[in-house]
Amino acid sequence: MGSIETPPTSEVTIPIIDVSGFLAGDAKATASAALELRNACENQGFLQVIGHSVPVYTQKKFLAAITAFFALPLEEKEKLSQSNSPCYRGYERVGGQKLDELDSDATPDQKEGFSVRPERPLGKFLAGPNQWPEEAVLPGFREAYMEYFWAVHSLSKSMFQLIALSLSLDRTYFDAFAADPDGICLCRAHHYNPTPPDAAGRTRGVGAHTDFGALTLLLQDTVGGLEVLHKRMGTWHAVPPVEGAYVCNIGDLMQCWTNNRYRSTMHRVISPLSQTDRYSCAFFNDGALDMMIEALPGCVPEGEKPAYEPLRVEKHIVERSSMSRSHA
Ligand SMILES: O=C(O)CCC(=O)C(=O)O
Ligand SMILES: [Fe+2]
Repeated sequence: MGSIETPPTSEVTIPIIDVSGFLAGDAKATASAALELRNACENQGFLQVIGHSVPVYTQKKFLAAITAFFALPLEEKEKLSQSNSPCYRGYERVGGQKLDELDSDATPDQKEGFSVRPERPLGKFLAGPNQWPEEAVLPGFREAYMEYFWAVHSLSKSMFQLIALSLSLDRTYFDAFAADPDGICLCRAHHYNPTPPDAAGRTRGVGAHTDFGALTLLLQDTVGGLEVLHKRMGTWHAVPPVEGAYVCNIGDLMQCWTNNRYRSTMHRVISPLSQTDRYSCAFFNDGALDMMIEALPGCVPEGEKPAYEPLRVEKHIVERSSMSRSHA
């Protein structure tokens, strides 16, 4: 063999899956969406979801709110710095995170972020209050953010049901994991500045990483820059923006749960992207802290042992959070 083969396009094309029929309860549409999802998760580990339940006006209001937030003076944003928060919530300045797992010399991530989690009493890991700008500073910001948060949270629960069906499990198999009120959910908005020419090709919007949780739903604007790694080829491939769609990807926890059947794929955001600012928002539903993750029924071939020891969600998240200083 020796020579590098050209990958079949299906391996690098990110499928776009319409989930409207599934959400409406149509049996035939559900079966075909589950099959498409299974193919995507077994191959690219990435797909784009359209026909979903998050209203366009909720997305637009949210994007307008985060654009206004990131346009605030740095001193105003720093008042909400994540370093003030015992539970990893609030503002993270440009360079505050470095997710690159491939290149230890990579520049820190050239994005700023704002992280919100469910409001819970302090106590359990990552539980506690969010940090918000004063209403007089940014009227309606908190309301637009939380409206968006719960809309995507609801979509994530539906996507877990579709994942269950795609694995021939009962539809509700992941419900207790995905809907736990103390579950680990994070909604992190990002702003990427346009990159000056001298930094071209040297900086990363977000360094190469896998998401360490279970499921990510990412809303990106139309600027572009998100790329996934084709593991065997070692080549990077764009995830072309589809306005209003959710880029949906499997994280390490789900890869472990499915005994490597569903893939947690390396991805990054390159910069420069264009002369324009870019905005995106990642929603991570990483489930219930107490849950034990063990190879799912049907994911371990006859006569083989599971690839991973049983894993408690909290232990995994604690270990991975301390490695990247934040969530990816
Ligand atoms: O902003 C993006 O497009 C991707 C962000 C990302 O990969 C992450 O937050 O884990
Ligand atoms: Fe990511």
